[in-house]
Amino acid sequence: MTQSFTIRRPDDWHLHLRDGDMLRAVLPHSARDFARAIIMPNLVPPVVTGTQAAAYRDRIMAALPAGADFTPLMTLYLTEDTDPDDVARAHADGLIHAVKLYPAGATTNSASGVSNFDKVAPVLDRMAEIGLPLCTHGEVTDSEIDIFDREAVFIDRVLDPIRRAHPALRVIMEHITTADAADYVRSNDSGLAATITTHHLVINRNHILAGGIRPHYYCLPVAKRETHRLALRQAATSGDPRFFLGTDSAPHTDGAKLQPCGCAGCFTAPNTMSILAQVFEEDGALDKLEAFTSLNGPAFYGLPPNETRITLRHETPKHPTSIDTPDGPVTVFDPGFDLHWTT
Ligand SMILES: NC(=O)N[C@@H](CC(=O)O)C(=O)O
Ligand SMILES: [Zn+2]
Ligand SMILES: [Zn+2]
Repeated sequence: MTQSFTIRRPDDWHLHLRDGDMLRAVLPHSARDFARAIIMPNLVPPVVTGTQAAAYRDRIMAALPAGADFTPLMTLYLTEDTDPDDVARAHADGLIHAVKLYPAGATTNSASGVSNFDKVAPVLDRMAEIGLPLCTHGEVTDSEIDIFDREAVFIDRVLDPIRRAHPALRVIMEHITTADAADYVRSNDSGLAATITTHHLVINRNHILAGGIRPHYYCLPVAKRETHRLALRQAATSGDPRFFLGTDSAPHTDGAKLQPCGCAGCFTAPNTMSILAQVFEEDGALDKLEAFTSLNGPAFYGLPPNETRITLRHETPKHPTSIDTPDGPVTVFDPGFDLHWTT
């Protein structure tokens, strides 16, 4: 039995840090295990301009615990009014590493997202030209499309047309939840990748709905049936460089989750590495964990992998079940099994 192993320090290629008190409460949990993270821009109001992204980066740096070694990689929230020159400037300054597409209304704080994709064509052209990737929340929002089909329909109706119209644009499908998305990524040799979350490797839709409704397992895109979870496990543990970790750790207070209409999001920053080590171990793929958490992401983003390392020890971790914030407690994702790897 392996008692410990060491890998390059991981990065999180999809993270919600929020702002203010919540930022200060959750940031230490990411900074402990992760060296860098792609910071999602869906604040209220969203991070739309380079100036706003620089100010948000400063607030994140100011909230870091003393001695932490963590670099936020900023993104801009794509709107129909986004200025291609502003995007290009923020990229040239080394400030932003991606632009995020939210179809209008698809998820938490996405009201300013895109409805008319023709309007963003000039921005996408410029991004393709300068090599700046597009991150997508890949769900259509049409009310007549079943929520469990929204990712697959997005690929056909939105993503594939965008990629045909902008063949040089590099795209990351965020938080994929279906075999359809994994297959679509694998059907392309270059320019397309996907992030996979911790929770989508662990839960299927039964965990949310069978035997009582479990709001802490509700996130978007919503977890699908078991065959899809298994397809995600296969993709994540395969070592295929097109798949890498984006936790989508998305904290909401219990007060906001436990409502007649509760918020979407799972808070996985504290225990992600413990959970992933166990998932990869279970699938006989511990030797592929480093590729998923620490190598494939930087390679796609054109960044060097981290030089520092973390060691995982075979020992019961001491993760909190919830963290306190001035706005109320935030429940940590419960994988439903006892963890035995600790960082
Ligand atoms: N994943 C979620 O369920 N929620 C995210 C938004 C998102 O990533 O879609 C959030 O900001 O809360
Ligand atoms: Zn999303
Ligand atoms: Zn997210």
